[in-house]
Amino acid sequence: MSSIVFSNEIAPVSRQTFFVDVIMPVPLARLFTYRVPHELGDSVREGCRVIVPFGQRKIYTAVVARVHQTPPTAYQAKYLFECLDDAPSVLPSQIALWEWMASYYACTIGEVMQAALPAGLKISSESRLQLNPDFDIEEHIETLSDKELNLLRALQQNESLNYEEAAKILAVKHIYHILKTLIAKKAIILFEQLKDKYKPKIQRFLRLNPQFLADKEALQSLFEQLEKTPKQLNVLLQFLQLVPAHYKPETNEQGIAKKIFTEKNISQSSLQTLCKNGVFEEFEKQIPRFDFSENEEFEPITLTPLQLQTEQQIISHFEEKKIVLLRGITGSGKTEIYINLIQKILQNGQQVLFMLPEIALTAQMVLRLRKVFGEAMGIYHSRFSDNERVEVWREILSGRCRLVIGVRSSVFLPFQDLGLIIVDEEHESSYKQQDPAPRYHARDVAMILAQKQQAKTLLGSATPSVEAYFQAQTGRWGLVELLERYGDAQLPKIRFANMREEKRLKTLRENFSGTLLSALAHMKENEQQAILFQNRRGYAPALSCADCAQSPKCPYCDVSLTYHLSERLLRCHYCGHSETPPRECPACGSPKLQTVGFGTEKLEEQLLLLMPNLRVQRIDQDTTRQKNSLQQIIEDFEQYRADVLVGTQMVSKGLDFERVSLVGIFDIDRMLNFPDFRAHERTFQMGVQVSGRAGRREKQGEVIIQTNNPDQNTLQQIVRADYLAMYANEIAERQQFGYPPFTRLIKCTVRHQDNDYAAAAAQFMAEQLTAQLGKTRVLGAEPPLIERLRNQYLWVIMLKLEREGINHSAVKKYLSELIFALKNDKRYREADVVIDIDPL
Ligand SMILES: Nc1ncnc2c1ncn2[C@@H]1O[C@H](COP(=O)(O)OP(=O)(O)OP(=O)(O)O)[C@@H](O)[C@H]1O
Ligand SMILES: [Zn+2]
Repeated sequence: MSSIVFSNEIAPVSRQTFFVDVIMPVPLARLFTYRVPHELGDSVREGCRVIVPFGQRKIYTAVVARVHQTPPTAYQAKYLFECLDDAPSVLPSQIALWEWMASYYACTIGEVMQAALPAGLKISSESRLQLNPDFDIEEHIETLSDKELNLLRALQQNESLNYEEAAKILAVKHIYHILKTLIAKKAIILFEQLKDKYKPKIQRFLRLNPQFLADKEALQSLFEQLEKTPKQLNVLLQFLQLVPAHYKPETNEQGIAKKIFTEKNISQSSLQTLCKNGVFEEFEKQIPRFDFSENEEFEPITLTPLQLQTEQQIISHFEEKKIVLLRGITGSGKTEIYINLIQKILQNGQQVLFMLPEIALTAQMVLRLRKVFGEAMGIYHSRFSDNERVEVWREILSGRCRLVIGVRSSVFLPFQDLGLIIVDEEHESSYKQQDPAPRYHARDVAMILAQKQQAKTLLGSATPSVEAYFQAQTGRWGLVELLERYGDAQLPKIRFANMREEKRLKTLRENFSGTLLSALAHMKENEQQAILFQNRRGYAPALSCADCAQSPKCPYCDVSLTYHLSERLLRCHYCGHSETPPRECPACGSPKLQTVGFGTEKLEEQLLLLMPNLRVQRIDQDTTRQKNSLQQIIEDFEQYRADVLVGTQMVSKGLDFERVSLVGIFDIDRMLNFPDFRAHERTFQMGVQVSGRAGRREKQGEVIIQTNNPDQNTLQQIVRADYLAMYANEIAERQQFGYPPFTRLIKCTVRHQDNDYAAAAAQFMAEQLTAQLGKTRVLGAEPPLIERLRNQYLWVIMLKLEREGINHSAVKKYLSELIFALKNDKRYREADVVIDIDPL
């Protein structure tokens, strides 16, 4: 290392050499040590992002966990390349949370970091760059180096470049320092995928045509001219009240947002005429995503006495307890109570995180909150681009933004002074990340985050998870219940369509019961709207041969392929594989291939044929792939441009439509019979939540559930909206069979493309685990319901651990040692092992 000797020779004075231990975005369980170049010595601090070389040719953005002066003994530390931050981007409290997650969820801290940092904060060999649409190259040309300019010119030609392409264009090996300065100059944007492009927020503005401000006479004559049209004159006067252009011309340059102006009580047609005649000019302006000025315009909602009392109960529970569960039935006004609580915390100067499951965070909710909190509220959502997310991150870090509504990944934001976290629809399984690691439950992480910041957590749901209700009922958490709907709204009336009976009486039409069809006709007559729920997308879950009963299967997964009519494709919903449907049965050659079962697409088609006068819209993953299509469909439905909304679980929660008087639920028996200990709980939650979309205003709504077994216990509980009965059943069963909340589960999945190989490795693990933990705590190894996924055979071992009296972290540690042993055993080393803590 001659360079080091060289630098020592120049500076013989006692110059200290710093090292950093960094978190790398790789699934390796340790920190890596790099040497800090002398010129960066002072700037590199804990929480700063640094660019480091890794392996042969890779570079990554890593986060500094520790700065010290001890060189590693096992290897020669490489120099880090660059420090991206002047001030830390990541707080020590965040790193502490990452560490907690890595140990609790048995994954690496690098994996947690990968999930935590928005891609826009990371430069890596995989990054792509794009020109910032707001950056004017010519305007800044003086300040750009030749290399910077070259790269920007290249980006003008190409919509985006990846790191290697950019390096090639500049003919240099590493371009991170160029990227760093260009990012600082806001000239480029980094992102990971093409679809995530950054869109600035644009608004239309109005201003007075400057010609009328040239001198006093000009404005005077405009007034005279408009005297004949008092409405237009009034618009001008109103404008000048808001924008005093006549004595402060600079205010006219700024103009006023057209949206704000038109919300005033002014004549729209007069305004239009004035624009057409050139009195007003319209122009577009990019506006900052955040606006922290006071939002004076909102109309406060007054809580009802019962809601107020509920809020008071929550507050007084918080005096003793860190966590409170609010069970409030659908339409009871939970959201209004949240809003009130949020305001109180914000007035206190603290930060608030309001979490919603992915699908509930719709434009409807955002609009509702915007009305109260204005532009000072950050939104953290997977439908937003990376750069929008980076903006939220930065504003939170600076402390300016104090309220975020977000989905599960918002627990990773750099809060410094949280007062309250609200987890709405606490029972929702989309709070749990399935793949990749960290397989975390955002509700549970939120509670840890709150604890670390001495904040409170409020969990809310109309149908709390059995686990949460147990904690509240046994007094560990506070419990508050709100069991009346707001206003005169009543819970809907729920009826069954007995499918077996209707089949006998021949009143079924396709997949629709006569009961539901006549309710739909009635709904249409009364100019109401309906929501139909079927938790299966596509046209039909399988094709089947009428002669030999074989179904086309996914070549990679042990599942039937779903038929999608509009695309004329068979698709695997697990791995994404698609193929054109065969003309004849691949097994016996018969041409009689029929569809079996039904998805949302088929329901939509049947309904259009059965009741052609209905306007039908569909919401599922297939119709909402584009960024704004979900919002568009919801808006259309809100504006009564459709009568019926057919959809998957995406229609089941959070939506609030005034006209919906009817809800139909299909195929509920399949959900009930799903082989999982949570099947009844989930069916109850779904049934009550979907039903909750009906009759949210004065008139009582109606729900029709199609089933073969109207007497079934859980279905009866749905009809009575009897949460406590469902809970009593479930909790008794969980206790008897040793399921959560009485135990904690750990699911180990062993995967390999050869079934015997996977089975042997899983068997080996199961034996070792049984030897350690005893027979009763280890279930399996056995193949899961779907035995093969993405060309890999799966074997599952489930660990059931009592909550008390067993050292959970010791078990997790043993598990990782066992996996390590497996990886070093030539009989098993090729098997993959996936650990899922608290699986859902
Ligand atoms: N105090 C109030 N004053 C005026 N409107 C209210 C009040 N409380 C609730 N509402 C209205 O009643 C409707 C239902 O309330 P909200 O959406 O808050 O209920 P929720 O408990 O969150 O329901 P869900 O669990 O079904 O999402 C909303 O349209 C809401 O604006
Ligand atoms: Zn597949």
